[in-house]
Amino acid sequence: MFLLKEVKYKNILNIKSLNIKQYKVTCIVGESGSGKTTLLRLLNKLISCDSGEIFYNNQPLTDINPIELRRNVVMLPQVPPIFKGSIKDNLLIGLKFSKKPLASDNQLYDVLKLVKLNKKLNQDAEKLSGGEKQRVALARVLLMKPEVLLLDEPSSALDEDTEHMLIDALVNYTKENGKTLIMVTHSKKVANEFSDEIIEIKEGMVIN
Ligand SMILES: Nc1ncnc2c1ncn2[C@@H]1O[C@H](COP(=O)(O)OP(=O)(O)OP(=O)(O)O)[C@@H](O)[C@H]1O
Repeated sequence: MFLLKEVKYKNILNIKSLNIKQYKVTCIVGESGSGKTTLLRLLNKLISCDSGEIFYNNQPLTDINPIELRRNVVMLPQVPPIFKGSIKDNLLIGLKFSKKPLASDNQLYDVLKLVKLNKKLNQDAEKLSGGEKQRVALARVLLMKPEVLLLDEPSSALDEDTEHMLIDALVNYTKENGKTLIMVTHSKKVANEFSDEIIEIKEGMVIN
C-alpha cells in the first residue's frame, strides 16, 4: 500500500526500501527521537521527503493532492487536539470539517464503546483526563472511516489493561472493516502481540 524507495528527510530519516502492506497491522517501534513520528508525517504528506519516492497504491505521493490523500489516510498525532465543547462536538468536528455526513448519537455511542470510553456525549471534553481525551480523539478519527489509520502512540496515556483492551478492539476493527493500521508504539509487548509487521527504526534507518 505504501512503498518507500531511497527516502531521505533532512538528517532525520534515511530509508532505503520499505513496503507497508494493505489490510495489515504494522507497528513502528524505536527509541525516542529515532524518526517514528517523522515517518508517519511523510506518509500523510504533512511533510515531503527531500529525495527518493513514496508511493500510495502505486501512485507517487507527489501526484496526489494532500487534501484528497488525507480523506483516505488519517493521522492521529501524539497529543491530539481537544476543542472547547462537549464530547459530541469533539467527535463530530472531523466529519464537519471534511463535509461528510454527520453521525447519529447511537453511532457516536458505538464508537465510544469501541475506544472503551464510558462517557455521556454531553460531557465537557476539556474536563476529561489525558487518556480519555486521547480516546475521544481516536474516536473522532475512526468516525472518518479512512482506509488507513496512522496512529502516533494512541495508548501512551493509558494503563496497561486499558491499553490492551483498546488495541485489541482497534485491531479487530481494522480486520473486520478492511482497514490498514499503522501505529507507533513504545510498547514492545503491544507490537509483538498485535502486529502483522514490525518496523524498527534506529537513528532514522529501518533496521529489520
Ligand atoms: N521539523 C523538524 N526540524 C528539525 N528536526 C526535527 C523536526 N521534526 C523532528 N525533528 C527531529 O528529528 C528527530 C526524530 O523526531 P521524531 O519526532 O520523528 O522521533 P520519534 O521517534 O517519533 O520520537 P518520540 O518517540 O520521542 O516521539 C528528533 O531528533 C527531532 O528532534
